[in-house]
Amino acid sequence: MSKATKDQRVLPAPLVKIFSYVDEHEKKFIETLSQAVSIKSVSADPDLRNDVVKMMQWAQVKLIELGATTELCDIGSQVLSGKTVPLPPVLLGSLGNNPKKNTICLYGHLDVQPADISDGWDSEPFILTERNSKLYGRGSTDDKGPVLGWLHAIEAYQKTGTDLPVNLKFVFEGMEESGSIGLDQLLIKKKETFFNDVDYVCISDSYWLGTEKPCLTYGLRGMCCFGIEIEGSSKDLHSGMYGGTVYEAMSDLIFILNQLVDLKGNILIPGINEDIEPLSDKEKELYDKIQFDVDAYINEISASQPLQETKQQLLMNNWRYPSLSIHGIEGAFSGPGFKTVIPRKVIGKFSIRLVPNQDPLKISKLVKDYIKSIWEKRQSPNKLEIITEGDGGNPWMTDPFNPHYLAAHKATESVYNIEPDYTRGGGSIPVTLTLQEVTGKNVLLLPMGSGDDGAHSQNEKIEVRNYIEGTKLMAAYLYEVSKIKISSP
Ligand SMILES: C[C@H](N)C(=O)N[C@@H](Cc1c[nH]cn1)C(=O)O
Ligand SMILES: [Zn+2]
Ligand SMILES: [Zn+2]
Repeated sequence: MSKATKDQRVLPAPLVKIFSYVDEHEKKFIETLSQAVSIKSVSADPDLRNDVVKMMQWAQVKLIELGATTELCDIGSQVLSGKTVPLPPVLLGSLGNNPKKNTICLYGHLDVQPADISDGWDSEPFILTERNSKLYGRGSTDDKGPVLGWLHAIEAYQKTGTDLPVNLKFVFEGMEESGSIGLDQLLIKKKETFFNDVDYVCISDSYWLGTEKPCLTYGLRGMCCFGIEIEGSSKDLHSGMYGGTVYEAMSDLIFILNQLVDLKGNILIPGINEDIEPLSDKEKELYDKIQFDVDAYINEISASQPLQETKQQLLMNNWRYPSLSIHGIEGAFSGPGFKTVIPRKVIGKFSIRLVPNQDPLKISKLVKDYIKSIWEKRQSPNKLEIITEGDGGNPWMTDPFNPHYLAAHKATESVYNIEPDYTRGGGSIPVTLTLQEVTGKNVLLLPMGSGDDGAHSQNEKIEVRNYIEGTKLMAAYLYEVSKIKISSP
């Protein structure tokens, strides 16, 4: 039996049951998200590394409960703030191995960005809090909510007695927010084993462009993270007793940071724009068709004004051109009031988002050479060190006109009764290109969250609608992708 949706689109019978199950279990699914959010799996903080490990173990139990075979893979250690810290294990899982079914690899991350109520949250970031049908909490949309969406979609198949129409492979990591260190090596090692029978890869870790229209994402920027460390003395100094007698590390740092990017966002590093793909007329037209409300976008974040005048220019700046952002200064005083010290050592942190054709290693070299040339001019006797995080993440883009994206398109229509927009994202998911390479198959980015979810920001949230309808979307995607006939090689 099938059921027609509002505008007479026919919903396949298995999905009718599954969608009802998801609606009936909304409370339980929110409770599970609340458990996940309560684990402080901040990958950037070496003191919280055990919580990331706990998070990975928690997810392993969830996969086992669904009947998956799992492995927590050790990927070694990293040096963080001068300390050697073990990396959290990568969770690999398999569910089903029917040769007649398509095999889909699902990727998600369970680590989160740092968060503290003192940053300006309206409720505790690690306590999931519902206000106006919105679920506030760190990781709610990035990326614990979407990971749980997959698990709940599978549960809905199983509990409604519906045969899961695909085999699944899971790759869940705990270092995505810190450059996915160690992941590529593991995946490359598993190319001929774990990944050998994968037909498609799907990642839910991007967002709608706006707040009402679902999207399919077909491009991401890459990323390189840098730290400029300047050391001036062995301890912080009283600025009255020592001011005027020493070369100050912070002034050196500001001198450098101020020469990275201009007011209009142009990156001042020579050669940085060399490899960017030229804009074709065909690509230019794409931006005209995208639904994107610039005023709503700017108002939502209370920004004074957009950096570019038109919707098209703004989208291009976010998707197809690199950008440089300065994130913070470690070692600098940032509390209320005045602490009148000269900091002994400061690390200025910035990143560059990369676009197709740009190579993180080449960009890294250009950045280091440029900083050294500025440092040369400064003639400061202080100590300079340039730090990089991992090897950086590659940009990624695919042609979305293929059966895999069409399956997701149909799934979106089944849930939202609307055709999705095809968008790119300004963010980075370093593993995307690696998964494409180790499987040799098409990768789809299927967003669950909305454009105003505030990933990485204060008051990160996912709307109950996106969490629940997004879970249905995942179930519908598994249904649609199972229908693709893949000819064996
Ligand atoms: C798009 C994805 N949800 C995400 O937030 N990715 C991060 C990846 C990152 C953070 N530090 C280093 N890599 C991002 O785009 O910032
Ligand atoms: Zn993130
Ligand atoms: Zn993410």
